[in-house]
Amino acid sequence: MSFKINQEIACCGGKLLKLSHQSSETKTAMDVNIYLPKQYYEEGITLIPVIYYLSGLTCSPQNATEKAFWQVQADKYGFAIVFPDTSPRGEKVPDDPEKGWDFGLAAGFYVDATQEPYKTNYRMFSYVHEELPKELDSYFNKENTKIDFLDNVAITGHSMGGFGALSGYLKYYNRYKSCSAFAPIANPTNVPWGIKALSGYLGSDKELWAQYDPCSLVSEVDNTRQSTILIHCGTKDPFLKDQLKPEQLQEAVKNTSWEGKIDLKIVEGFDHSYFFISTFVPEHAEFHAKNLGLI
Ligand SMILES: N[C@@H](CCC(=O)N[C@@H](CSC=O)C(=O)NCC(=O)O)C(=O)O
Repeated sequence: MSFKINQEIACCGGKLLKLSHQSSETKTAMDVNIYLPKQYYEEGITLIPVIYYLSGLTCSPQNATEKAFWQVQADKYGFAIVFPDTSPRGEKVPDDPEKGWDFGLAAGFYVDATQEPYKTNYRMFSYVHEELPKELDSYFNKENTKIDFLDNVAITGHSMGGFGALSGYLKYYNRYKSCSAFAPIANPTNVPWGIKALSGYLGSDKELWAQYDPCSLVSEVDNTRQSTILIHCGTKDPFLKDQLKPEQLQEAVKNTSWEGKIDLKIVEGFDHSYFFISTFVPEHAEFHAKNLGLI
């Protein structure tokens, strides 16, 4: 399958491409944005690393593309950034029967559903971590390899996407060089958003839920590289106490190889919005640039 370029937009020193493609995982067309930094267009540049940014509930690829300001940082350090969608979409894709915004369309939770009627399309875990990187690699690196979509890669995300980044990173510890998160749902098996999504997509088997929960994964994945995970949360985030629970992750890492490796920064006065995210994107960009060997 190939990508269709819907829009190519000059942005900062590089280009923003708005793409779509047919996914064999979700069995739908999927939108994805990618920012190619100025270094992509320069001669003699070595392989460009990639950061995957997973967005939160209600988002499409456009929210972060327009409001997080990753592009400036991508040019500064020389990485590309990929903004996948948050769920399959389309008339035939089942949505939340309650019509909530925390499940179904734009709320795929980056898991592979096992339950009817979701299991055919809601395969966001395999889509984001398997299909999409491989498809991007074969599309962009046809003639010569300029962008490293598969090996020199990092992952980050916001809220539901922060959860997706943490669980994907821990399950693919040998793939992602680094992980960070903005206001992640850190303990989804223990909060209303997570319980609704995991029971809807995965059914009642809590062992299956735990296979995606960062608070369980940290005791299963050996942090052999002694990597640090960077997390920011705002004190005025209305979801901090009931939905995000970053303190549960701090608790879960005790006596594991991740103890002391969660760099959790609770920042005074910030909320859950893209004003918060864009404020701390430069710090996350520098963190990933170091881990990707760019500085
Ligand atoms: N229903 C509200 C609020 C939804 C919201 O806050 N969504 C966040 C992610 S929440 C966790 O995953 C978000 O990123 N919204 C998009 C944005 O551009 O701010 C609403 O629909 O606004």
